[in-house]
Amino acid sequence: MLNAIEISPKVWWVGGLDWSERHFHGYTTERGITYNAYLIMDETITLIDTAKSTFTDEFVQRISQVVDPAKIELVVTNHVEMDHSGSLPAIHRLAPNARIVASAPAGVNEIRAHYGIEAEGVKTGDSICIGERTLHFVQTPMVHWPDNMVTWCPEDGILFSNDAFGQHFATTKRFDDENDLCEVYKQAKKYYANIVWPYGAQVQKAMAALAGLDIRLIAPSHGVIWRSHIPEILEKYQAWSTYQTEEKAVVVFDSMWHSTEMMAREICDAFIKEGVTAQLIDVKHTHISDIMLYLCDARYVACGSPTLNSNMMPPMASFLTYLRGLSPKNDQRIGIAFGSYGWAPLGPKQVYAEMENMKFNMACPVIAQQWIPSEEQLSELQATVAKIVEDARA
Ligand SMILES: Cc1cc2nc3c(=O)[nH]c(=O)nc-3n(C[C@H](O)[C@H](O)[C@H](O)COP(=O)(O)O)c2cc1C
Repeated sequence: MLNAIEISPKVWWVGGLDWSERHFHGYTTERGITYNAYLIMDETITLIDTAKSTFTDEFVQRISQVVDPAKIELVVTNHVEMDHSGSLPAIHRLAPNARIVASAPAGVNEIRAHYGIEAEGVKTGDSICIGERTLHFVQTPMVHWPDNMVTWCPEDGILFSNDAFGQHFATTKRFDDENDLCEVYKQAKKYYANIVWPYGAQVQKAMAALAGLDIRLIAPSHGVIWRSHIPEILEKYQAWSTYQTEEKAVVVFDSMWHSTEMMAREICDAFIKEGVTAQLIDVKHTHISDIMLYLCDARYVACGSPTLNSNMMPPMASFLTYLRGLSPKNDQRIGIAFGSYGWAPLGPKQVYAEMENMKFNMACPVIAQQWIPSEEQLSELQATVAKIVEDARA
């Protein structure tokens, strides 16, 4: 087992390493997950967050390497979702007199609803002196639950950011600069796109509340701790939370007999020809949470489905349902809906309606192709995409 790690003098990483988890509420976690918690060995021994309940034993063992868990006097619950609070009842049993604080009122209510435990509420501006250090609380509601908050420790310059700046990444190396940085950024982006994306305005508020702090470590509740690339990850959150797009196109399709696939390939090639970075994605072979990674900063999104029994294909419907939940309601992204049909173009029309409903800026009417597209029809598709790009750049 990986031992507890001192990430800053008297501040220890404890928590759980989940090497094998591959699906986390509908999101593929190909690199596993960490449930980070932090133990501060000050006059008041303090625990920041806990771990998923299935990791209670390993989490308590890690704490025990540093201190007897019965000596914990304060538990800060930044977020009650069970991957962070599942071991709270165990800590409450081991240290029954420890104060438990959570965001007021949502965090307090959620702890009561989940565990029947009474916590103390804290709000933005509240602080608790734990000896040499004073912990300051900043509520960050809806980044991504109503109870979210972060805890700031100015003496160490540590921001205990909970889900913000996290990544699903199980690794024994606890710091950003000890890992393959491309992988860390990829997992941070996948996390943002699948969990935080709808809450840009709330992220902006949280970033404003944290502006000006001399942050030396960002210690999230998932993944690695940021120490060498703090400005970079803040910059990325700034871009993601303001929905900045890049000159990129994502072409997502499903197809039974390859007609819609031919159209998808033509659309993709047309973007490439226009100098737009393009990604072709067969929705039945790519997990929806991976598609989000490509999609969240793409300016152009083209979705195509043939008609199957008067409907779009179920994998496309699943992807669009997922996207609808995550999709911010803005019209910065340009949409194209397309697909083939035999006798009634309902599949492509449904795709168009879904995208319009999500407030995509639809660049053209639905492109519905009866049966197999001819060379001439494919050339027309090329010309349509070229015009869309030209208009977008104008
Ligand atoms: C099982 C099945 C059901 C279909 N149902 C419909 C339908 O309800 N309406 C329609 O217009 N075409 C229907 N089609 C025809 C397809 O939409 C048509 O063959 C189309 O060109 C397929 O596009 P693809 O090559 O991208 O799969 C159906 C085809 C299959 C195989």
